[in-house]
Amino acid sequence: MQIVILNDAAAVAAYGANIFATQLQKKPTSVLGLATGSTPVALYQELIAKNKAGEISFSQATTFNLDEYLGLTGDHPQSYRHFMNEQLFSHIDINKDNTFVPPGDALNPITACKEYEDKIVAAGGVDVQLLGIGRNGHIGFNEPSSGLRSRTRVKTLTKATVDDNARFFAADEYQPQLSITMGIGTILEAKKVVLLATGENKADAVRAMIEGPLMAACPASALQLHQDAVIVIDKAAASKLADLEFYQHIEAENQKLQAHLATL
Ligand SMILES: N[C@@H]1[C@@H](O)[C@H](O)[C@@H](COP(=O)(O)O)O[C@@H]1O
Repeated sequence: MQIVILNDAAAVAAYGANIFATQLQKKPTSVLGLATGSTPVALYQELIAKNKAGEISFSQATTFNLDEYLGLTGDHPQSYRHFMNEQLFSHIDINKDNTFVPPGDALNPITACKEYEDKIVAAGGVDVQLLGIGRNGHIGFNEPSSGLRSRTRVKTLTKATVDDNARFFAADEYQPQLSITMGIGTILEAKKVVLLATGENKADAVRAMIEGPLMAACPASALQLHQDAVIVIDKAAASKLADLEFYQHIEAENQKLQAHLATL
């Protein structure tokens, strides 16, 4: 894992956006894995600004989102499809036909999960996958106890996740308790993964992900198995790491190495 600890949420968003921008500049036909939640919003704003400034183009890119609520159509205001349209897709030069979100309104969700996996494979696999993390260590909607090699499937949400996400729903509004999510095995097949976490309320999950054992009780700990996982966090989210100074030291050395390599 590469662990990047930055001062605040704005720096985390800028760092994450640069990874995606560099990827698009290097490979305009990139397949990007995207995420919802409040954490990626600032990163999406950075990408929109870079797109409007002509620094990057999404015109040849394809995107796959991690997850969707089961039981919501794409035009429902709380659906992740709607979120992505509002927060990113409607503001950039992407062809919406090349943006994929698991179908929350699928008549047969089991078949739909298999089809989603097939589409990712047909697109050549995900080049860079963006992730947030739940307070209980979930990635996508892979809740604790998720199989570490799981594939895209229907998952029941924990009460903690339903409660955390209740803020997006009106008090009397129907809130789904089920989801379709890429599996942990699916996520681990992305060539690169970038996980963003900010704020003290993520500090326990961040510690379990980085320093805890590899275990289904903390789904994000599976990233310890990935060859190219970048964890970008602010100081508050890093505040419970036992070896915080060591990670800062490694990253400082890494920056020196990168600066040297750039001169070759
Ligand atoms: N399914 C999403 C996750 O992909 C996201 O990482 C998590 C954290 O969201 P936030 O960034 O708002 O804390 O929320 C939801 O449960």
